[in-house]
Formats: sequence, structure tokens, C-alpha cells
Amino acid sequence: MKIEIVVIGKLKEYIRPAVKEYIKMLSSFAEIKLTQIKHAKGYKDFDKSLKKEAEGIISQLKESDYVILLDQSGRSCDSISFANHFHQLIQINSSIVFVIGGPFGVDESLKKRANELLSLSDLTFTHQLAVVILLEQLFRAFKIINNQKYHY
Ligand SMILES: C[S@@+](CC[C@H](N)C(=O)[O-])C[C@H]1O[C@@H](n2cnc3c(N)ncnc32)[C@H](O)[C@@H]1O
Repeated sequence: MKIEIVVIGKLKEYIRPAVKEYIKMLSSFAEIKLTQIKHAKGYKDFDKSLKKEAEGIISQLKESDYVILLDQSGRSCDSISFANHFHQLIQINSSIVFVIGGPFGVDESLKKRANELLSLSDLTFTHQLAVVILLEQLFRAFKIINNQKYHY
């Protein structure tokens, strides 16, 4: 199965090995495509930058994509509930796309396009760390779904 993770902003050197490691660990369960979207720079109006970024992402999404936007205001759940929910989603959707906002979050239009908003915690993380936390939770979810031992 294919899972796409779209992140606004370039991943820094220090985070790349962790991302690579988790994508490798996940490879027996799913093919992870990581798409890094450039910040829309050069706009004096800050909201315009966010709108431009959102337009770029939305235009590349297919109607059939089930979009999960990572956002602090989203629904929070524990790892078991996430695994159960994710299990249901992968059974009924052929394409799941996670979107992670940039340093200033995302435009409202992206929130509207998303099928759901998911919170990782009440704490705010950088988009860099959010990618790694998401990947770890996906790995954990696949382990739970497949009744395999991991760090429960
Ligand atoms: C530095 S945060 C952006 C904070 C920004 N003030 C906002 O209002 O969203 C960068 C991105 O990482 C993700 N992120 C950070 N912390 C998160 C959390 N606790 N739950 C879900 N996503 C989070 C979100 O996608 C967010 O847009």
C-alpha cells in the first residue's frame, strides 16, 4: 500500500537519517512517498504565502485521496485507537495522504480540503519533528494491526 506524506518546508540535515530509517522500517508494510513542498516566499502578505502553499498542495491532490492534515487543533487519540482507525481507513481508501504544515501552519483552505485533522499532542512540534513522530506512529500502528511485538 502507498502512503504519501506531504511536508511544507525542506527537511534539515539532522532529521533526514531518522526519516530514512523509519521509511526503511515501514517498507515491509507500506511504500512511503515523502513530498517536500517549498515555502512560498516572496509575498509581503503573510496569508498570501500560506494560500499559495495550500493552492499548490490542493492542486496536486486527487479527489479520491483521503487527506489527514496534522494540526494541533485536530482530534487526538492514543496509539491503539490511531492504529484501529488507520486500519479501517486503509481498508476503504486506496490513497492516504498526510499533510504537515510549515513553521506557520497552513491556510484554512487546506483544512477544508482535509478529510480529517489529527493532533499528535497538545505540544507544538517543528514540522521536522512532526514528520518523524508521524512515521513512528505509522510504524507502531502497523505493528499493532499485524499483532507484532513492539514497545507497547
Ligand atoms: C511549527 S508547527 C506550526 C505551528 C503553527 N503555529 C500552527 O498554527 O499550526 C508546523 C506543523 O507541524 C505539525 N505539528 C506540529 N505540532 C503538531 C501537533 N502537536 N499535532 C499535529 N501536528 C503538529 C502541523 O502540521 C503544523 O502545521
